[in-house]
Amino acid sequence: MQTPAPPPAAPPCPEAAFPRLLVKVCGMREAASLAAVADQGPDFLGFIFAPASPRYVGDVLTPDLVHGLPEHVQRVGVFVDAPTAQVLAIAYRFGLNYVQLHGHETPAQCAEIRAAGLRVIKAFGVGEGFDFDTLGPYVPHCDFFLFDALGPAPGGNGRVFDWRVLEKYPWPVPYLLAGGLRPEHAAVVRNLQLPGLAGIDLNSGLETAPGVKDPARVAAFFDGLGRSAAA
Ligand SMILES: O=C(O)c1ccccc1N[C@@H]1O[C@H](COP(=O)(O)O)[C@@H](O)[C@H]1O
Repeated sequence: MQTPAPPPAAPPCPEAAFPRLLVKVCGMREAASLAAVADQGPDFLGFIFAPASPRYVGDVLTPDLVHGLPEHVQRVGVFVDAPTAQVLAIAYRFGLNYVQLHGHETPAQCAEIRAAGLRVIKAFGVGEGFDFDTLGPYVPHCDFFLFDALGPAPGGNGRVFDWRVLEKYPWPVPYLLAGGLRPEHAAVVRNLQLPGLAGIDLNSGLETAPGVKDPARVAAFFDGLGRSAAA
């Protein structure tokens, strides 16, 4: 099948827009861990609002913790097949800037959420032979895509996929690379040259237990990227 031309409403291509690789740390919950990770200077912090996840925020994350984050940190709520009304209610309550849709959400739902004033990251599980044409209808309605490995759970599987699939990425929407990234990957990731790559998403690879980030592993990743808090 021929790759369709990108629609004109798409955001600009990321290479020029982002001077350095963006870093999102996801699955945050406890106040102490949140503060320690925020100190490392991530660009995005992610909170899982999918009840089936072992990183579900539950009652542990309170809105004031999110509202109290440094202004420059983008706050991302992660949802899996949640109704738009629920997504928006949570997003407004917690002061989220971005919504990461990690299930089977449609382009229409992405558009609806964006029209309500939120930025949208649409996640896709990538396997061998991933068909980039399927992203076309999402292009006008997303600020970022996120590419994750396929696995038994919608996300947080700790699996790395073959990033070479992304060499053929054809769209102008920037994306975050996710899936099992660990401190050992930092040196490789910082030099990755892939079309459209804007940033990375770190999650289970920094944990001692689901939702509990190990400050040493977080610091090791940022060091490996040349972004240590002290630098
Ligand atoms: O982390 C979870 O439990 C989770 C649950 C439901 C949807 C998304 C989830 N996490 C996202 O999964 C990817 C990859 O995580 P990992 O590095 O493989 O652990 C990441 O984008 C998280 O935001």
